[in-house]
Amino acid sequence: MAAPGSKSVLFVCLGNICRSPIAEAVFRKMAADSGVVDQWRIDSAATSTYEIGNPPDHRGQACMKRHNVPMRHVARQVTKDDFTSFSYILCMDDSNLSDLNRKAKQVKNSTAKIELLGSYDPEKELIIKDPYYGGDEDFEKVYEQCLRCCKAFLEANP
Ligand SMILES: N#Cc1ccccc1-c1cc(NCCCN2CCCCC2)c2ccccc2n1
Repeated sequence: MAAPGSKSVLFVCLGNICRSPIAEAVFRKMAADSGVVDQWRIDSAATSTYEIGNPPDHRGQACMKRHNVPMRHVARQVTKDDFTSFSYILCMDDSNLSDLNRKAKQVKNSTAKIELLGSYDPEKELIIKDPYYGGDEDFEKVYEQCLRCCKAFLEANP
């Protein structure tokens, strides 16, 4: 349970079984290793209904095991409440961004900052591509990008 006056971040991708659970797990481990995880509410969600109720993709689970990052999640779709209860909603590509901005317009008083996670990348790789039709190397790329971006995002929110 996050402490009062805490910070909150929701990671979002198309299906919530590939990119966003990896980002959530990487950020949670980073915050825990920095001793600040109790200050954060951390979650992930999907723009679509494709995979609701499913665990993370097996290729992503294997990637997380290779890097000793715990990952446990059940895919859910983003809700109207998310747009007022999370400070940040960080997504992976332009399709996610336009879907989220459209959904935010249907919420009375959306307050979440909706951004590309890649906008925090020191290597300026803005888009985290969907690895669904890819292979292990594509999940490794997602992991490396999430590592860089989550580190920079955490440092920007001490
Ligand atoms: N769509 C697309 C797409 C386009 C380019 C690259 C990847 C994908 C792609 C496709 C997926 N599921 C297959 C299609 C699902 N059905 C689409 C029609 C409605 C009923 C559901 C994914 C599932 C989970 C996470 C990411 C996914 N990403």
